[in-house]
Amino acid sequence: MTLTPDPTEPWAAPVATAALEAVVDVPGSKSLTNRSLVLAALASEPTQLRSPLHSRDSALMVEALRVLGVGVDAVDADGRPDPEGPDLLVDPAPLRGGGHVDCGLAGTVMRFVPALACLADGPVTFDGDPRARQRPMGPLVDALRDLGAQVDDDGRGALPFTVHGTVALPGGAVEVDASASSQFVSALLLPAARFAAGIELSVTGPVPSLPHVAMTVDALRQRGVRVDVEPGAGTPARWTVHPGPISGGIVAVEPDLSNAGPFLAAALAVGGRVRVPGWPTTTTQAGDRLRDLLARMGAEVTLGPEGLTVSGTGTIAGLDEDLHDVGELTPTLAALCALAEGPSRLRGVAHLRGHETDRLAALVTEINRLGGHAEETEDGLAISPRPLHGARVETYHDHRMATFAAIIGLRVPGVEVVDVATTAKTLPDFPGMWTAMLAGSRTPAGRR
Ligand SMILES: O=C(O)C1=C[C@@H](OP(=O)(O)O)[C@@H](O)[C@H](O)C1
Ligand SMILES: C=C(OP(=O)(O)O)C(=O)O
Repeated sequence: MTLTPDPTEPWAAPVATAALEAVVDVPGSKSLTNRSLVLAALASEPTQLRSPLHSRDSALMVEALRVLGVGVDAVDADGRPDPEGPDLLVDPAPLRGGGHVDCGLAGTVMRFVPALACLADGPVTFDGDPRARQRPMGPLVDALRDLGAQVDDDGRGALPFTVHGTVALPGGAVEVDASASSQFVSALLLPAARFAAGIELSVTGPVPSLPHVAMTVDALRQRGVRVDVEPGAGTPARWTVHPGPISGGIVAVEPDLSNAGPFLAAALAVGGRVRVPGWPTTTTQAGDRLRDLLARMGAEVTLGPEGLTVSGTGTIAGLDEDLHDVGELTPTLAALCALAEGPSRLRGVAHLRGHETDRLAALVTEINRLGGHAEETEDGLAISPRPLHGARVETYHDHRMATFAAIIGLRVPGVEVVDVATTAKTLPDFPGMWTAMLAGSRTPAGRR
């Protein structure tokens, strides 16, 4: 059993004393879990999610659906009620207004659920953590209004606001500027099969994290929804979702490949080998790009029936890469860059300034606090090699800043992580998983 760290005390990141030889079972994907929950709520029959994520972000989504009147219950693998069961059974119902949704700091909840609430039978209020009120929302709210929804906010185009659900939404052609977050596109596509005319969505600028939009399209198609994607200059120009029913049934959730990142990065930082079982052979998850990115930083990467195995020597090459498509991986890669032999440039990630914290500012501050040399560029980071030293690392309520610090702490004695419990946003027991990885013991990590 792992003891829950005292939230008032920083966590002493463990230093690795030997090459790694670990198998790490990573819990379900946040992005797949929360899309599956939303689509299950709109489906014409129940859905059983197999091995979804159980973490703060998924719990917020489950609670949001319950507020809207949808039944969500923990079940065992056979679908029988079991409060400790690994699966979730979603029983769709006509969406109910009158409630309040707490978005926490979950981008998927604050972007996906308001679009859903347009189909409720009354007003739904939304708010979240203090930082959630600063995360970009405006273009999505404008697009919902263009589609016929009534949204009352305080004029800032941000949380808190009220969506006045009217059971049905006309839908049709609409434009959105999704340069601040791909989640605006996903939010508009997910419920669109239930809009009277579906949606014809165009974007007015570049969209980051396009694999996440592909994931949304894939999730819709898997549930029988017709989606047409018209390519534009380097980015899809238009998505058309046709109106129609959404199917349910059994939906298996892949492990979270972005959350596998810190564990795989550990093999590079320390040397040795880390294997993540259940790595899909085809996937829309952005984390799959780790295979080529870690290889370019010096890892040997093998994908087979046993999962993904990453081996390293402890020597890391710098990285020069545009991460616009996979911005979510930036903090993990930045930790490796800070430990690398040569300089790195991480580009195309200006939108990270609107994530859980301003991640560009946070990474620069914390790398420099550890003795490194990092600078913010217009759209990313420049990191040069320097000998690092221990420090108390701030995490700014950002799960990926905590895992960033843990990677550096593997090699640098005296790294203390403030509020390591913030990792519970997407990983239920990160400190326990990390310790087990270092001990070489395999635990059913993070599963409940
Ligand atoms: O749709 C999703 O599940 C996500 C989309 C991406 O958001 P942005 O496009 O805002 O970066 C990603 O970074 C986030 O972690 C999850
Ligand atoms: C940006 C992230 O989360 P969110 O879904 O809250 O946007 C993330 O997990 O890196």
